[in-house]
Amino acid sequence: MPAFASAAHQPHDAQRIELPDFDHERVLVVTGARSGLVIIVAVHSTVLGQALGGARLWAYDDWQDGLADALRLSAAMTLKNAAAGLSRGGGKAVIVIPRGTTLTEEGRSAAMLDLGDAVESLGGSYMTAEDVGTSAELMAVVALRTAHVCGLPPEQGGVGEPADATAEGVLAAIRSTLQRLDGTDDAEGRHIVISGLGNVGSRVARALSAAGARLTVADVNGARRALADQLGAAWVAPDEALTTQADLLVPCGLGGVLTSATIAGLRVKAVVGAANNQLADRTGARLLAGRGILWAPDFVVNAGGVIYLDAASRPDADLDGIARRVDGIADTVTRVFADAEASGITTLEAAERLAAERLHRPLTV
Ligand SMILES: NC(=O)c1ccc[n+]([C@@H]2O[C@H](COP(=O)([O-])OP(=O)(O)OC[C@H]3O[C@@H](n4cnc5c(N)ncnc54)[C@H](O)[C@@H]3O)[C@@H](O)[C@H]2O)c1
Repeated sequence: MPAFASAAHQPHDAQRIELPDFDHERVLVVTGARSGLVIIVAVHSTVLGQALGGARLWAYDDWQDGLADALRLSAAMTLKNAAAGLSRGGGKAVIVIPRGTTLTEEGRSAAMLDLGDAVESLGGSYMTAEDVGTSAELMAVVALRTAHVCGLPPEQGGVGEPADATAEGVLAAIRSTLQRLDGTDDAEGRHIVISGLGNVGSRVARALSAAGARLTVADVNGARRALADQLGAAWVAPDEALTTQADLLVPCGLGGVLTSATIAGLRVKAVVGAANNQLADRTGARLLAGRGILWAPDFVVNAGGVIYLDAASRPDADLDGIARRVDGIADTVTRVFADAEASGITTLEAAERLAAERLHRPLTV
């Protein structure tokens, strides 16, 4: 008897769920035979090649919230992979943990085996990888059921987790943003707020601290305060991070952080960070521009991980070449800023246009 089946199918409040537009090639929703958890695999596009995107293991009030997340995140992966110049489409997997449930080690492994079966059933249209709540070690469990998985631990013949490359890409984007703001990309003496000190945020924080930036940091997990103390960074509550006066806000937690209310309260010159889907909705891009706050689109900024996973998983992997491509995120961000200004459009529209050029789709702007 699956352990979580009844909890995963709680009745939902139809008012609460906002499903994004559906223009996906294929979406699979299954109840895992071993775990009883709802597993969603959204293949948004394979126009440029096999869809690539991580698998998120996260708590939701309702499985349909997980579905909404998978639909949004997979569409963002199409844009990300296209804008990064990869021959990859966009996809994402979400494994729904019913809120309030604690997953045991066995439950986690069962969920990964179920995910492997779901991915395998798609016949190679989607390749999975780690994301929030999963890890390189868990990808090795997925690999017991499908070959369409990357980012296994190096000791198991994999390329490891992508957080180093993601953080390098975020740092490259921060340099471009500082350059655009003040004509120099030097972080020394800049006041930078980082919200979320996980795999990516902690790496970005260490690097910016080493570069002489003044840091204010926040995380919903109080245990992360130890890193703040170690780096001599000011520690604030997550809400306060969004109203702190500084040069940059670097969101490295979860998505949806930029709502009309939080945008109204921002006191920074620019927002540039790793978190996926930072805008609660796309009107946020215009609100940010209206307030004179420069926003570096998340799917351009955080592409370092997927660039690494795509290139490092190939037999002819060239690590120097990968590092150069990750560093190239700086040029892409610079181009997005310039295109937005030249065309009088938002940075979101400019980044989408860049991706659309590769996807050969009609331009959205
Ligand atoms: N890991 C990667 O290579 C990668 C690649 C691309 C995008 N991203 C995105 O970057 C973000 C961070 O990824 P990660 O791998 O570091 O995840 P992670 O789970 O290791 O870290 C996220 C951190 O954010 C904190 N957090 C969650 N909600 C928060 C909030 N409201 N305010 C402040 N802190 C909050 C968590 O406690 C955690 O410490 C995610 O949105 C992820 O999707 C990550």
